[in-house]
This record gives sequence, structure tokens and C-alpha cells, in this order.
Amino acid sequence: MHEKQLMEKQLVGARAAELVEDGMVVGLGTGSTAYYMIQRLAERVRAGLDIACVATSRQTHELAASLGIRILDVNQVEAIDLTIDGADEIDEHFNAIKGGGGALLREKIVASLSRKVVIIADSTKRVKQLGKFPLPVEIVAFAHKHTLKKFEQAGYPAKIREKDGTLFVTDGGNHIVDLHLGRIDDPEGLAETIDRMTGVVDHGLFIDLVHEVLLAEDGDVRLLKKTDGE
Ligand SMILES: O=C(CO)[C@H](O)[C@H](O)COP(=O)(O)O
Repeated sequence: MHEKQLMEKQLVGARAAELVEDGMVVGLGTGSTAYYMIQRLAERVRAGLDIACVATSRQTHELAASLGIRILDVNQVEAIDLTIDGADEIDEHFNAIKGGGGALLREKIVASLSRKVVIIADSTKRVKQLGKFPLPVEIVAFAHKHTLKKFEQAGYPAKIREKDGTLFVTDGGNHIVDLHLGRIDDPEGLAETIDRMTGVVDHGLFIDLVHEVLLAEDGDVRLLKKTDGE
């Protein structure tokens, strides 16, 4: 990772933690940008901020709990006031690709339960068109080779994700297929097509789930709102 990108992640992560208010139920995202948000949030909790959080991955749960942040099971909360999460790509319509870290399913569930979703992004994440970043799709382990083949037969260059020489396993016990599409002309249509495929649990296309983007750019942070026509 370039130094500039790292600094932007730190900057935007720390700034995002300031969006959290006393009494909120907060959804904590996953990834390196979320890491910096959680670090700053923990400082605020130690200084007296009273919040409860739900985590989008085991990794985030462990990190936040180790820093003294109160984590609830998602079934214990009625709703989530604010979720702050990273993204692999975010376009002008606030559609995103997520799941680079393999947490897309819980991330999408938590986002769908949230009153407000804010994506925290370094400047490399903002794109005109989605698709350069491989689109992660979570598939069940059963018959995964056949599901992979179906993606290829449908014309989507697909690669099953591996980690340390074995298949990557998500928090839900599933596998991930990364679709190397290059560009996605119709995110909504693609999302519907993938949703219909047997063996698919969910995919990393986040359509109409994001309300705001906190974007690091030129050494500063800008809050973009969907109502701005973004
Ligand atoms: O979707 C995610 C994990 O599943 C992450 O939010 C996404 O990969 C961005 O990660 P990072 O902040 O490390 O660039």
C-alpha cells in the first residue's frame, strides 16, 4: 500500500469516528480503513462516549471488544443508527463493490438494517464505473466447483479465492468467487442475475444501500451526500 493511501485511510477513519453520537447503536465495518475508525472510536469510548455496536465480521468483533467497545449480537438490537464501513470501489451513484476482505454478507446484512450507512474511502476507491476491482460473490461450499463453472459459462471470468494455499472460508462457512469483469455497465442488472444463481449466498454489489461517503482527497476529507446528486 502506498504511503498516501495509508495516510488517507487513517485520516478518513479517524474523522468518521466523529460522526458517532452518544446513545447510538453503531455498525462497525471491516477492513483497514474501518480499523482506524474503530481505533478512534475506542478512544472516544474511553473518554465517556456511551454507545453499543454490532460488528460486520469476527475480525472486527475481536478488535473492537479488545479495545473496550461494547459489542452486541445483531439480534439484540432493534435497529442500527449508523454504520460506518469501507469499500473497494464506490461510484457516482453511491453504488459500491465490497467484500475484498471477505465480509460482504455480514456487511450487507448490517447495512440493510441501518438507518444511515456511511462509506469511508481513500481517494483510490472513488470510480466512474464499477468493475475494475474483482466482484466478490459468496457461494455455499457444497458443489462450489460447479457453481464456479456456471459463472464461467455465463461469461464471467471467475476465480475461487484462496488463502494460505486452501480455499478462503468466510465467517458464514462459505467460499468466495471473485469475478474479474473489468467494467460493470449495469450494476442493478448484474446484481439481479447473480442473485438468481443457485449456490450463491450474496454478492458484493451494494446498490442503494449507501447514504453518504466520507472521502479522503487532496489531504482533506469531504462528506458527500446522496442528495447532492452524487
Ligand atoms: O468490504 C470490505 C471487507 O469485506 C472492506 O470494507 C473493503 O475491502 C475495503 O477494505 P479497506 O478499507 O482495507 O481498503
